[in-house]
Amino acid sequence: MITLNNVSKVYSVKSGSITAVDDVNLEVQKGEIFGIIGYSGAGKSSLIRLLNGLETPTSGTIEVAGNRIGEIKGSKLRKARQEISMIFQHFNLLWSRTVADNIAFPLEIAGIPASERKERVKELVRLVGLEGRESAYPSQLSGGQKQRVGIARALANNPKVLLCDEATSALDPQTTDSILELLVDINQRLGLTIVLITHEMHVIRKICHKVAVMEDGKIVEEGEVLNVFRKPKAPITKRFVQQVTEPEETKETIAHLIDSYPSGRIVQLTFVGDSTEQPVVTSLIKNYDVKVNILQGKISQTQSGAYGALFLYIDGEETEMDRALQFLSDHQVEVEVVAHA
Ligand SMILES: Nc1ncnc2c1ncn2[C@@H]1O[C@H](COP(=O)(O)OP(=O)(O)OP(=O)(O)O)[C@@H](O)[C@H]1O
Repeated sequence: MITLNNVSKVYSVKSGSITAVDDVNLEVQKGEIFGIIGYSGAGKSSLIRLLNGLETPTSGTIEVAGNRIGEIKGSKLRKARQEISMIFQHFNLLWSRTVADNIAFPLEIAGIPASERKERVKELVRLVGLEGRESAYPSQLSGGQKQRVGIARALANNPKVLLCDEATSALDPQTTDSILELLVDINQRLGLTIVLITHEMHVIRKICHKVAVMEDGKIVEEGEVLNVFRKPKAPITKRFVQQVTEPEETKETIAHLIDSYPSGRIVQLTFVGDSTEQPVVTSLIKNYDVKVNILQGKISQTQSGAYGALFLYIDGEETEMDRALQFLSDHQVEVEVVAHA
């Protein structure tokens, strides 16, 4: 659905030039929820603006829903933009128009007759759960409701791709979750391809199938969300993954517990997908001559299954501990010894 080949975007500024997007290659499949995560200044906004033709690439090619973005102009670009819709952090609603008229706006531009527009607006209002609020003005709505209007408006002309620019960053955690659930619902119901940019790993964990991590204009890591969670490679990815699994200090604090034991090891186990459902710790205790003490554990859900981290204290003969840890690795559990007495 989306293909980027060697795409760069260089801005000319007084002091020289800034490479905001640096030789990016990317492939997004139809029906996928694809997240791009990075800190401020990584180049996410520039990248997303390239996808809907608001910026043209300095080099490279971009294809979205069969359109060669960056090469088409005028009416062709306007037509392509109907297939590539966008929602924004600050909603970008028309404040003097009601909910219904905001949603109808792109239909008016597309020249849809009034009676058809009315029907379509009704459908969209239902889809995003805004029944009863059709005549309200944006200033009378909560943040979550405003974003629902933004989503309905973005879906009005049946786009093939929905781009989300930090769509939940201005919302509180509970409202964020309800908007993310709405995006998943739309993705499943309409088969819509969604590309979102964010600086919050929570958003990636909650709804994305795939993730790309951006730093200094480059994609430094990419893959299925669960795989990236299981084995983050780049240091920046590790920091993002820690945002949702354990605070950075947890490992250190737990490692210190080893001081209270005369022997043994503290290990961190990382479970992904099916391995979270297997009783591996029970098997470990039953089949190996080791003592096990559970120190801390946490399981989070992602779109493609569960992800969990468990800290254990384990003690016994060195060779028996090695065998026990090998057993865990053989059952698709990542094992890291964080402290050794
Ligand atoms: N129109 C522009 N002209 C000049 N420089 C720009 C322009 N747009 C972005 N930049 C620069 O390009 C780099 C990447 O910015 P971009 O906004 O794409 O990053 P971002 O990851 O979206 O960050 P943020 O979340 O803060 O917007 C930054 O150094 C920024 O200052």
